[in-house]
Amino acid sequence: MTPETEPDRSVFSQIDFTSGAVAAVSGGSDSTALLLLLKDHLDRSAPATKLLAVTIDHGLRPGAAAEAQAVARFCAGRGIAHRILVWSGRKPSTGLPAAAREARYRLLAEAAQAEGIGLILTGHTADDQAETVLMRQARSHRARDDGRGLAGMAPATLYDWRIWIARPLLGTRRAVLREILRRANVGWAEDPTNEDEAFERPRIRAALADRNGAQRVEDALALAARAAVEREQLGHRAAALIRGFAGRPAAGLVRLDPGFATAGDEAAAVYALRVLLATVGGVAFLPDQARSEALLNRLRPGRPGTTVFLAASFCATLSRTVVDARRAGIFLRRETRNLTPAAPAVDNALWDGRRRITLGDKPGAFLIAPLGAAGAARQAIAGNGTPPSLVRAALAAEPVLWRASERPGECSGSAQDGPVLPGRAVRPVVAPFARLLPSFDLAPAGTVAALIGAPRLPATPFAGHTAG
Ligand SMILES: Nc1ncnc2c1ncn2[C@@H]1O[C@H](COP(=O)(O)OP(=O)(O)OP(=O)(O)O)[C@@H](O)[C@H]1O
Repeated sequence: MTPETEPDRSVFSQIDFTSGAVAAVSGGSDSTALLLLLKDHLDRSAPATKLLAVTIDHGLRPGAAAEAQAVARFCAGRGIAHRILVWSGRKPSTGLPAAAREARYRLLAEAAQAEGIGLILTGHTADDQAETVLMRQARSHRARDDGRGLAGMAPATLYDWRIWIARPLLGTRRAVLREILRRANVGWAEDPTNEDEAFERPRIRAALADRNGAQRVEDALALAARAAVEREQLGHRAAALIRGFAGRPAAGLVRLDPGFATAGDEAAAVYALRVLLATVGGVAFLPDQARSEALLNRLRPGRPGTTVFLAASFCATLSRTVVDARRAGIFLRRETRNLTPAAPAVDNALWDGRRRITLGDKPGAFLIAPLGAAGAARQAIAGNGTPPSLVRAALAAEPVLWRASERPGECSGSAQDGPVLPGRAVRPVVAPFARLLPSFDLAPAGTVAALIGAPRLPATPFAGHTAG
């Protein structure tokens, strides 16, 4: 696309706006253009849509408050509802950009939820995408990782398993957006940190501004498109393996049929294993690629193709997950080391990275802790062919909720799978995707959710697409 061309207006027509939209508008050129184009699209196609523009004042630059006010004036002039939210939390001395981003998404999601809106739009552009891919390419070479990051930013990301963040301008160059703003006589703010070459992104941005820049951007976008297709395909193959070979014989216990390690292609099996390990262990990131490959190799039967029995039994730990491989199958459970001690249960918080707590109208009145070995020993175990010692080991790491006024022995109920008491629940989450789920990874996320009894994925924001 050349800078003179208009962006493809179908970018908005693909999106389902029935639950309204929050536009994340910093006041820079990209998000101001996003708002202008979005308002134009909605006025023409769905004028009753609830639209809220939100500006986050991170309180990090002297000009930030004035920029937020400028967005407020822009919105007032066009009849768009607008809110400024201030990041008032403690600012860390290291990792400030990441903390600011985390706070920004949290505040945007809270604003959307308060209005009953399930969709946030950001103004990320093709330039942002190219920069992201080039940065990840450099890192990927250094770390020799799995290369999934080369897919760049996803067209949509599910935040907290409940609100979609869509990036409709990901295929549009910044120059196109600026031209639109100039023609519409709309100004924008320049963020000086975008020019500060002490940071990696501005350095890449500056490098892309030279004469070969356009070609390098095109190449990076083409690489991202290919990597996105590969990543989605890998996800589908991993999901098929999980559907075919994984079961959940008891709460907190996943069983893989020994044929898992030889049934599909190696890449899919490694990826499926990594997602399961992170989920069972309650870890937000996937375990190391090389260590996961080595583990998969140990899980392979002695003579490939002739038997589905393991050559030898063994136990290994990766991603806080104990992998117990024996004749009866390959069992994954949360290791009992470093479990969270008893603590007050906080509504909507994640417990041990594995469970989301819902307390309904009674926050503060409950404690939560792992059941523990003694508690697990008292539980009756259904004889479904799974070694009872394994079921008990998994149960010991499962959470139990009890009223603060009771003693643990008198707990209100075990919080293994679903509602414990009306309005209260401790539900499993797919840990590596619980906070951010890029749309590339819908297939494995949805499949693992079904396996462990996590809530279903909400429908994607793209009309006609359903979540995996
Ligand atoms: N202060 C802000 N208020 C509202 N939205 C913002 C703010 N800053 C950024 N955004 C949204 O995020 C988009 C990307 O912004 P930018 O590239 O500056 O941030 P980033 O840190 O790279 O973003 P991300 O963390 O989402 O990758 C903007 O187009 C806008 O939609």
